[in-house]
Amino acid sequence: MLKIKTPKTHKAKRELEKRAPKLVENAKKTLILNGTKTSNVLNAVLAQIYHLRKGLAVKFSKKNENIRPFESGGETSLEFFSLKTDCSLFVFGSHSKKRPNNLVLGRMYDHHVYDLVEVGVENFKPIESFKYDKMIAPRQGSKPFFAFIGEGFENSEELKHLKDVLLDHFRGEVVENLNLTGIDRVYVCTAISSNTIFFTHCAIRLRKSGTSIPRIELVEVGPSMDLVVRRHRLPNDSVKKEAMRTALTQPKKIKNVTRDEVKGKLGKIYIPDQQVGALALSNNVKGLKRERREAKMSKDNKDAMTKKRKTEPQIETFCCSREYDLLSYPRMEGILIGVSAMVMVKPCNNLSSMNFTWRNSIGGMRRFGPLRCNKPGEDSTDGLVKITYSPDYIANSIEVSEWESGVPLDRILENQGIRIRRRPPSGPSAHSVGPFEFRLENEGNSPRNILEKIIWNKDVELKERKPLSMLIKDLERAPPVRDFVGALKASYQKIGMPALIAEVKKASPSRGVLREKFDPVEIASTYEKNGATCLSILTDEKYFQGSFENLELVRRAGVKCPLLCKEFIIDAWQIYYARSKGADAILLIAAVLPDLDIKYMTKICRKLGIAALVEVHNEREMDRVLDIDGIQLIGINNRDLETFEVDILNTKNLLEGERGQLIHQKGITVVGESGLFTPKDVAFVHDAGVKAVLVGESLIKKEDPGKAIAELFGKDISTYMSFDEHFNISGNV
Ligand SMILES: O=P(O)(O)OC[C@@H](O)[C@@H](O)c1c[nH]c2ccccc12
Repeated sequence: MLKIKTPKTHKAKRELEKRAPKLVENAKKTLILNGTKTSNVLNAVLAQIYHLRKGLAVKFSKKNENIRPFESGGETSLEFFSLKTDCSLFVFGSHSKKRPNNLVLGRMYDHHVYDLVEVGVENFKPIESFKYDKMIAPRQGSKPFFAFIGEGFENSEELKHLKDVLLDHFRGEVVENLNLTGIDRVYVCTAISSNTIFFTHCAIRLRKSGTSIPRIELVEVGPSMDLVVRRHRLPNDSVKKEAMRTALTQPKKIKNVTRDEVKGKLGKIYIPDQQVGALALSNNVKGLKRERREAKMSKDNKDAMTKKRKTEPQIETFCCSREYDLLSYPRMEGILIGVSAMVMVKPCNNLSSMNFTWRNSIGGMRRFGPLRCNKPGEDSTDGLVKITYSPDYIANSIEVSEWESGVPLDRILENQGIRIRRRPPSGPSAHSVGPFEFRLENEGNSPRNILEKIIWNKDVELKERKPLSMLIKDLERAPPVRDFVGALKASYQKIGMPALIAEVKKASPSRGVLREKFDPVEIASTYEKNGATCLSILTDEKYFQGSFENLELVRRAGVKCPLLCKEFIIDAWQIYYARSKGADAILLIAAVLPDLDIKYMTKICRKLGIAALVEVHNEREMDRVLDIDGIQLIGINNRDLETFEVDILNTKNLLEGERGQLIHQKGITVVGESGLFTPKDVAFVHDAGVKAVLVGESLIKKEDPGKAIAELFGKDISTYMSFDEHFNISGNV
């Protein structure tokens, strides 16, 4: 190994500097050496190459045993010598039977062999055999011409390579300017065959021509020889790339620095216009007391915060197509649907779509998001309403459905066999004039059944809802979610009978008031004590005399069962609301909601971590729901919500055959709902395949609804259950 030495003397230092890499390298030097065996011809060739390269060559006269180019390990000493002598070219001569008069011409890069061309020398004629003419003796510092004659230098790989190597070997120093009289020699290389060239060295003789341009004559001065390429090795690509890298020859221009005879080196710096009076002092002003400095910093932070808040106004959530008066809502959200350039906005009744201008198409995809609308003229650049996309959206399901499918809602519902109309066909059902409310009843706009009536009423109720932005804040304060489905499954495993979801229900449209003395918390606790796994709390006020307050009360009273919010959900907003009141599960009724709504709403449930009980009543609804991915819980309602007819055979019918198999395969838990009064009924639906039952009337009507559970199941199931133990459900917020 070579040690890296730091020079100790000035001479050594200069020597090392000479060898160090430079922007413009010095002329390449050639190392000339031979192997163990040589021949007279070879000796002469090497001597003459040395002569031609005079000043730029180092010649070793001793035999070198270890040099075998092309062979692995045979190039190490070559590389070592190259480093020692600072030669980047070498000519190695050897002579053997197999390769007589052999020359290997090679180049080094970074003192490692870069490439090799091996030639055999034939028909060698030394300098001495040519006539010596003093007149054409080379001048000091003269530069040679190169003439490569023959197509071989274009076509043959070997000759192309040889040409490259010869140029490097004989070109001498690279200069920027040439004095033409300094060109007095020509190396003429003629391709004789695809691997052989005739190499000769000529002098240029200028003869009188009678004009100002002399006649040029070439006089062979020798040596000359035929070179037959035997082997060659090209550099590998990465080394080649590295070796070919060129540095910028122009040193970087130094800007703004000048030299002055008197003042010496002068520098210029640029300072932009300074308004010294307006400059703010930093918070860390030296000399300011620490307390004052800190007080100043915290004040600045606060200011920045309030400024930020001002730019993010509270936003009213709504959908444009609802009957809101946009002008009375300076800032609102709506739904924006569209294909990049073609964003569609459904405006409010007061404004036509012409009054809108929109920004932010949503990535060329048909997607929806809320809109923020400002009043015309209000911080709007072009005097029109400004609508911007906002990522925290909740969409109204009707508009989403229509926009997504491009089909009016009525048609969507019809296509999916949904008979419930989401809204009266001719505008809102109720009109208000001052304190009075009146309804124009006619065949078209009066509800056809109780379910439709409830749904239309929901639409009216929902107009009173609070903005989503406020609701989202309530969500943070909501009690933690309990695993509704997990509890049902665990319970079924434990008792081997359907898990009970006991319903806290005061009245129903079909049965009227079910229980006069109604204390939701008391009922809920007794249900829990007597073995209910989960509870269902009715929240619809008008038809079931329930409330969200009941849900909240039960949840905060220490009841540990997971809670189902029994509500008629028609808008995603209600799901957020239910969660904010402590719901662990919500009900989605397939008779009311088209597929897209169910998908969208179950997605929201997943986002909130709560369960969705998707309720079906007939085959059509069951098939639709089974087609939707990610459904975990299906309820089969034995009661027809349009006619109130109850038939527990319905559960059996819907679970028979392929449907039952698919449900099993998908790992869906089925809940048997409504009309269950006796242990026989429970056993019947259990046999049909349900793993949970939802029971209201038969329990709530009894004096002691808790005790009624044992009667319904034919045995006391309370002993099986202990929530803390089995479900590891702890705490109650
Ligand atoms: O009264 P029952 O038979 O115990 O039914 C309870 C429950 O199934 C029923 O209240 C119900 C099922 N699906 C609904 C949808 C809305 C309102 C109520 C329900």
